[in-house]
Amino acid sequence: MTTTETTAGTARGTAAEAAGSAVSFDRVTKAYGDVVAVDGLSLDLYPGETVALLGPNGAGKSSTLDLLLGLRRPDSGTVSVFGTGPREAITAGRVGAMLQSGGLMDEVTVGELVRLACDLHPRPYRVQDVLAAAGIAQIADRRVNKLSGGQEQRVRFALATAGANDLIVLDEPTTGMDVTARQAFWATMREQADQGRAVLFATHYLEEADAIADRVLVLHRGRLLADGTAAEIKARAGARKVSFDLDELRADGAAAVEQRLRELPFLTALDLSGHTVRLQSTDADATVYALYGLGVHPRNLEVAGLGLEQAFVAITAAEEARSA
Ligand SMILES: Nc1ncnc2c1ncn2[C@@H]1O[C@H](COP(=O)(O)OP(=O)(O)OP(=O)(O)O)[C@@H](O)[C@H]1O
Repeated sequence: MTTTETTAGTARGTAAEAAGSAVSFDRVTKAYGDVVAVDGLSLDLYPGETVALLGPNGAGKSSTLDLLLGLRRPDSGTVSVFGTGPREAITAGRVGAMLQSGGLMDEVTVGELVRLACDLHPRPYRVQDVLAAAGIAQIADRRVNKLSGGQEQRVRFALATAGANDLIVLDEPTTGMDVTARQAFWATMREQADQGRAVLFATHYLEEADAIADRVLVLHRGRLLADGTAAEIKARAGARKVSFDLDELRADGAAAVEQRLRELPFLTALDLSGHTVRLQSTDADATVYALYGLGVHPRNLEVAGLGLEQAFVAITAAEEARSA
């Protein structure tokens, strides 16, 4: 069975929730032939939230964003954006999007393209402000087909923020950006959220989700596997990592010691590198107790919680095992 954990007491439980949802999916399903890309998905996003959408390849992230933007229609269920259909919300200029796919018009300059986006937006910002916010003012005269990958991403970002949107949807927005561009990008997004906008981004960079998102959604096979803050998702994974050095792995009988390590209780992963042991356990106390019971002498023992990336792997692997 798939379980979805929701949280109480986070930002959306209070003022944001009272403001009404920015996005609401109600039992939305979308299949392509036999492939069910989105499977009965229900979720609400609220103004002022920055939400990361995570999931392994093929989990349904892009399909979810397509449904949200009205680029595809659900087979069943409803998608509403600010209480209307996605297309109405987009026509009203309430939604900005930065998608992976879709080429940019390349015979024009960066400045001309951004001006066009501003001209088309019902509530546009000034072109020079949009260029500055996206960090592309200095390349405004450059032709779009002469840009590097990271610069192209910045232009896409400018197009998504050409006007006063209430919801910004980003599909893997920082792919190809260097560290400085990423930091500037997220600082701008943070400002947008602080001004009450909802920001939803799909990403494979879990450290970004951890650092940036107020809320993390984990999709798996088109279903919501987890929904909470990064801290809650990590706690949900329930595992700890344990590391230590073991001189016995350098001595005679190392193979036997290694075998006994593999048999430790509650172990979910074991990695040996020289005499350094790194393991993951769903009950670190019990595993460490059993470790000492082996009569070995671990040094430099450390027990720590999982990072979001490891938690994500643990949660999705557990679901794979359950549904296998
Ligand atoms: N146009 C399409 N026709 C047929 N199958 C599709 C189509 N688009 C997506 N799919 C399938 O639907 C499932 C979900 O795909 P989707 O692109 O939404 O996942 P994703 O989470 O965005 O993946 P990734 O991380 O690889 O971008 C996958 O199995 C994919 O192969």
